[in-house]
Amino acid sequence: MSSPEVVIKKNFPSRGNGLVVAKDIPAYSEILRKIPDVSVPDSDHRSQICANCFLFAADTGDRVQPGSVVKVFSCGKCRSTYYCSQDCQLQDWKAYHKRECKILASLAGQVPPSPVVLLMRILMMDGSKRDRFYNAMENLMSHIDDRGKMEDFATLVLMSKGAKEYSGTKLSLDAVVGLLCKVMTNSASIANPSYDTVGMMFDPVISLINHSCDPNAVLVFNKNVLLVRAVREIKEGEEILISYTDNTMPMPYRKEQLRTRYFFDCQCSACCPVPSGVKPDPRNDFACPECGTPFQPYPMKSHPSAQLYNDIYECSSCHYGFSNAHNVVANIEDKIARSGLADVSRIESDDMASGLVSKLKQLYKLKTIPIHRSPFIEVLANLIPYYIKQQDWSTALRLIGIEYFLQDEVRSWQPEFAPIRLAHIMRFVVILLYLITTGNCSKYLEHYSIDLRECLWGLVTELERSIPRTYGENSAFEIHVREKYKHEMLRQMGPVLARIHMSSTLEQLDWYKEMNKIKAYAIDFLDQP
Ligand SMILES: C[S@@+](CC[C@H](N)C(=O)[O-])C[C@H]1O[C@@H](n2cnc3c(N)ncnc32)[C@H](O)[C@@H]1O
Repeated sequence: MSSPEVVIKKNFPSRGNGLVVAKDIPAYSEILRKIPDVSVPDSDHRSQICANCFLFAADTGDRVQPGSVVKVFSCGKCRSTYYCSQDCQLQDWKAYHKRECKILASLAGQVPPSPVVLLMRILMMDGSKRDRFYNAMENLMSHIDDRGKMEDFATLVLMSKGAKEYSGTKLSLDAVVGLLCKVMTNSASIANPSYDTVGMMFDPVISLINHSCDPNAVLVFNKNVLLVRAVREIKEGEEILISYTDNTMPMPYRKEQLRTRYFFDCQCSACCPVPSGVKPDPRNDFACPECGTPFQPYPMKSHPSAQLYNDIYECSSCHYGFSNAHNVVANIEDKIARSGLADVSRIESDDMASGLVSKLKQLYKLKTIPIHRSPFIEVLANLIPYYIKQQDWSTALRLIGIEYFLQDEVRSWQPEFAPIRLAHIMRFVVILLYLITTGNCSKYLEHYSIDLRECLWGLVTELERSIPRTYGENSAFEIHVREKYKHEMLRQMGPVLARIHMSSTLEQLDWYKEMNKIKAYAIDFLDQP
């Protein structure tokens, strides 16, 4: 552990071991930093990122990895592992690759799934390192009994057989299955600042951190260095809690994911009844189909408002009566499924994209499902890169505006410096800079008379203020924004800067006036037929 004095392992009867802090940790500061013990690139991204430092090779509009304008080259032998420099190649060779290279070469490009490659790296560690590692893994949860009851257990056994055979380990198949179950329970995704998942990591210390849907800490990566950072003040003796799921989702979805992937029933503060007088959690809102007033259809049985569960629910504003809140939710979810929004992970044609846009508009007009929750979040997350790729800048800008103003801002349980919010702002910045440079899109924007340069200035300032709190000072992300975007922006915006005092804070600038015009541009789009 890099800072043994900062965190202490503690056993909690309800959730096993966890990590508590040994001193007060101020909000937005670093708790731990560590290069994870074992990490591998995602199978889909192997040829795009450096397997040692995780720099991303692509730097296109929709996928911006700050500090990433790098070229990667493949290992000359296996041809399936990529590096950004000879230094990185040498480091990875010594740490892991020399033992796996021949195996990957023999597979001629058919690289096994990342959990298998990660497990092989563990099984093929050198003697004493391996013993120490097995020791550290000893008490981690595997949930092997729960996994044994799952439909896909046969796949896990098959993956374990692969890892056993390729690595040549003398461990029994049962022991390898046990290790794979530990890897599945305790590994975490590696995400770059664009919030693309680019790899998978396993580290026996970091994996002690338990879950909350209302976390006090977040994991972020500065290249290949994992940072555990406080998203609010954590008092001495308090447990560090991160979110294992997309915690912008409503409670039932989160609970389902936690049950099926991590085998526990979440009882965190965000999953418990809201005491009266406390602002309800906006993640769980639906809206009255008559007047649009939000209501929460997911009370716990023990909650005083449990009558929502079985009884008639009356809208507090227009008094529209629902026969049964459960049915209302079921109907809405059925509507989502039938409207074709259920699976939006791959948008393959203009027809599919425009179909999704029109469903999105329909659902927006229904007002039953607020735009800051599922399925809008996934729909936008998939439509935006599609329109960027198609170079349809006006639609891309409008969708980005919807994400920035109608989703992120309402998702108020997320701190303003949440990594996903920064990824969205970054994308906004890239698009605005492109539009300013090329003049594209101006005919659409004329009517709104938006000063894109002022918007850009405000967004970059917002980014500059938030990155040090999220990723830390002098992180690769911060340096990239400062050196590339700020520099480029200053070049583009000379005349505007003459009007804007460099020292002004965001609050003093009236950039938000201009931003509100983009908001109107986005909302008009949703209102169009
Ligand atoms: C990555 S491990 C965390 C460390 C784990 N507590 C241990 O002792 O090894 C994930 C597992 O911890 C347990 N866990 C984590 N957060 C929890 C929570 N909020 N409530 C109950 N169990 C939790 C679950 O069993 C989950 O599968």
